Amino acid sequence: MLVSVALPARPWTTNDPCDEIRGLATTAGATVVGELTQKRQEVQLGTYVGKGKVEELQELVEQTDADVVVFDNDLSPAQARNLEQALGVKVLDRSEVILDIFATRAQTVEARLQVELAQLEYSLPRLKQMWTHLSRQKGGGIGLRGPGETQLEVDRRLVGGRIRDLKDRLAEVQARKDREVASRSSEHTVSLVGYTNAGKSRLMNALTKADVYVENKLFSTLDTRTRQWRIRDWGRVLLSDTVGFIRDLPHHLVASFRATLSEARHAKLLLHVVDASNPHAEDHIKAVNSVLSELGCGDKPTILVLNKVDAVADHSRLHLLTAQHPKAVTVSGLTGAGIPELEDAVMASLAADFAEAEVVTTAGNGRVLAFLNAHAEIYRQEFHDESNEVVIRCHLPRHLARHIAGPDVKVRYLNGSASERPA
Ligand SMILES: Nc1nc2c(ncn2[C@@H]2O[C@H](COP(=O)(O)OP(=O)(O)OP(=O)(O)O)[C@@H](O)[C@H]2O)c(=O)[nH]1
Ligand SMILES: [Mg+2]
Repeated sequence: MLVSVALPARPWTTNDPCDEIRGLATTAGATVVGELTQKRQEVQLGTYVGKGKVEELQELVEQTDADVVVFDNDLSPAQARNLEQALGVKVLDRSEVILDIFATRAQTVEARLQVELAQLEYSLPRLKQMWTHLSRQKGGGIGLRGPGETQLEVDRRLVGGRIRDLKDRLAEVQARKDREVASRSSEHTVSLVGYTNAGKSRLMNALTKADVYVENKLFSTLDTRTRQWRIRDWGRVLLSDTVGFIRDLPHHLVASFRATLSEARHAKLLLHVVDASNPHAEDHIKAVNSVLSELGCGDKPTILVLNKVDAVADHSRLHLLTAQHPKAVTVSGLTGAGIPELEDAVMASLAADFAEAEVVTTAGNGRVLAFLNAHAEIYRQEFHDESNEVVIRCHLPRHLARHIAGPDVKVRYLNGSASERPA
C-alpha cells in the first residue's frame, strides 16, 4: 500500500503523485495493491497523517490484505512505530526502500560496505523501537544487560562499533581508489552522471561498445565502471558510469556514496544525462544539480545530454527543454542519434585544455618522447643532428606540461588560442 503526502515544502509535481514511489517499491520487489494520497498543511506529529487518514489506511490495508505500507515521505522513528501499531503491518518510508534497493544491488566490496554503513546509520536512532519491543518479550532484558548498561545502550555500543569498523574499512578501500583515480590525472576523464534510469549505462555501452548492465529499473548501477572511449581519430577518453541520483536521496547515502562518485569528482568533464522523454525531466535536472553541488562538483565543466529522444512523444516539451538549455546535446543511446554531435561537444570541451606547443629535448630522451606519444597529438618531429635535439610540434594538454618538465626539456606555446586545432 503506497502513501504519498504533499506538503507545502514538498508538493506533488504531477497528477500521478505515486509515480516515483511506485517505481521504487516495484524495484524493491513489492507488488502494489493500492495507493492513498493526501495534501496537508503540516505533518501530524504522532502519525504523519491525521487520524481520519490513519483509519482510512487501516481499512484499505484490511481490504487489500496488504502486508507493507510504504510512505513516499520520510518518517521519524516514532511516527513509523505509531503507524505500525495502528495498522498492524510493517511501515517503511522512502529512505528505507531506497536503502533496501541499494542493499540488494550492491556488487563490489565497496558498495556493500557503503550500504551496510548507511543502513546502520539510519537504524541507530530507530533502535529504541526494536528494543522496547524485544525487552518486553525477554522479561525486561534480564541476563542480556551489561553492568550498568541497559540493553539499548549495549546495542547502541555494538552498532556504534560496527559503524566505526565499517568506516575504517571503507577509508582503506577509498584511499586505494583515490590513488587509482589520481594515477589517471593525465588522462581525459569524463563521467556520466544523472537521475536514475536516465539511460547512463546504455549510453556508456553505445559510446564505448562496452557491455554494462542496463535495466528498466531504478538504481541498476551501483558501482562505478570505467571504460575506454575512442572518439574517432581524435583520441582516447576514459568514461565512467556512476550510480544514479534521486530526489531526496537519504543524506547518509549521499555521504557514503561520495566515494563511488570519486570518478565524477575527479573527472575533467561531466556528461549530465537526462531522460528527455520523462515529464519530470526539468525536476530531475535540478535534483541532480543540487546533489552535484553537494558533492563539490558544481563548477565542473558539464555537458547536458538530453537522452531518449527517440522516445519523446510530446515534442513541444522537448522544445521547451532545448530552449531552456540551449547548449544541451540531444541524443538517443538506443538508436545512436546525436552521438556524433555529442562527440564533437566533448572534444571541444576537452580541447579547450589543449594548446599548440613546440617541445625541444635531447634526441635520446625516451621518457618525454614516450609521454608525448601517449598523451599529445604529435604532428611534426624534426631531428637536429648537430645539436642532437629533437623538436616536436604537438597539441599538448596544458595541464600535462608539468609531467615532461626537466632540465633538458623546453616547452614553448605557439599561440594563445587553446581550442584551435592545427590543420
Ligand atoms: N527509448 C529509449 N530507451 C532508453 C534509451 N537509453 C536507455 N533506455 C532505457 O532506459 C532504461 C534505463 O537505462 P539504463 O542505461 O540502465 O539507465 P541508468 O541511467 O544507467 O540507470 P541507473 O543505473 O539505474 O541509474 C533501460 O530500460 C534502457 O533500455 C534511449 O535512448 N531510448
Ligand atoms: Mg546504470
